[in-house]
Amino acid sequence: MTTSAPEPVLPTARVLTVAGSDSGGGAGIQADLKTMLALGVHGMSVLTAVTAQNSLGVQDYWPLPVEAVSGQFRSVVDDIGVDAVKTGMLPTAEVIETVAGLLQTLPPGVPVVVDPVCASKHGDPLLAADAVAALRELLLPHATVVTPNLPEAVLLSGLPEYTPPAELARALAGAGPGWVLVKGGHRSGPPTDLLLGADADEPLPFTAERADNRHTHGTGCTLASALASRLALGDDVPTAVARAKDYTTGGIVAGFALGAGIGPVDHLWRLRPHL
Ligand SMILES: Nc1ncnc2c1ncn2[C@@H]1O[C@H](COP(=O)(O)OP(=O)(O)OP(=O)(O)O)[C@@H](O)[C@H]1O
Ligand SMILES: Cc1ncc(COP(=O)(O)O)c(N)n1
Repeated sequence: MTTSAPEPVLPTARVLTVAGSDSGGGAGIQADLKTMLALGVHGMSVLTAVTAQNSLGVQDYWPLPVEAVSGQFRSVVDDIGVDAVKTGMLPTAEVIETVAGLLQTLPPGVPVVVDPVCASKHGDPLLAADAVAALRELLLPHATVVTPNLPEAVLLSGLPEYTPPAELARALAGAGPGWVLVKGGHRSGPPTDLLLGADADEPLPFTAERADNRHTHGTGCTLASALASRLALGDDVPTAVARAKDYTTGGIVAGFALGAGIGPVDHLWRLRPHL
């Protein structure tokens, strides 16, 4: 039988997220895969932990055994292959060490976006207190881009709480990533993110209007996954950051009230005719 329907266009870019599951569907693996779908790439996942989580906070979480983390990674990378990797919640020093070893086995040139997740939007911890040094020393050197929010940049740099974001970026650039993106969502005023290349002195600002919307669960995961997706599609880092921020801002503006607390960003905002 013949058909006049066009051949399906296969997604050409393969993007892997190594992160935790958010049962509420707003952050973590779930946000990552929705973002990848919305940006037109093929999303794949390595689960590092399972969280019991909703709009009110993280009620509990369970790290997966490191063998499960390695097994998922090998299954995906050895057969399907990857064009970019994003890491999110890596709950323990043992998991961080395992993931750092796995990243070392990637083919040269595969971009890695490290979102150094330490806590949820509600302040509930998602990283063991003794694992910060492992994150800085073992993972940051593998990052093409590391995307801390302000509290994470303070924690990872060891600098005082009110250190200017540009100085935080410079301190983290010394820890080995190619680029540092210090996100400004936790400050009042326009949410300006600062991008600093390892060889540069002055960061590039990326700004947007602050959306007056408290439903911002998953913003960090969404930005990092969009960034990894755009890098997989061939953007350079500043272009990928601009496009990822544009996608994330739209998702925040359209974010909706689910549950009694902080609702999720809307990953499908570009498909809503009224937006
Ligand atoms: N109200 C807002 N309006 C517009 N953009 C925002 C807003 N809040 C955060 N952003 C942007 O969203 C992105 C994620 O930043 P944020 O600092 O919230 O990350 P995060 O802290 O990792 O996320 P989370 O707190 O959910 O873990 C950044 O580009 C930031 O500038
Ligand atoms: C499993 C998991 N991973 C990450 C986050 C942080 O979320 P955000 O994207 O808002 O930074 C989260 N709340 N849960």
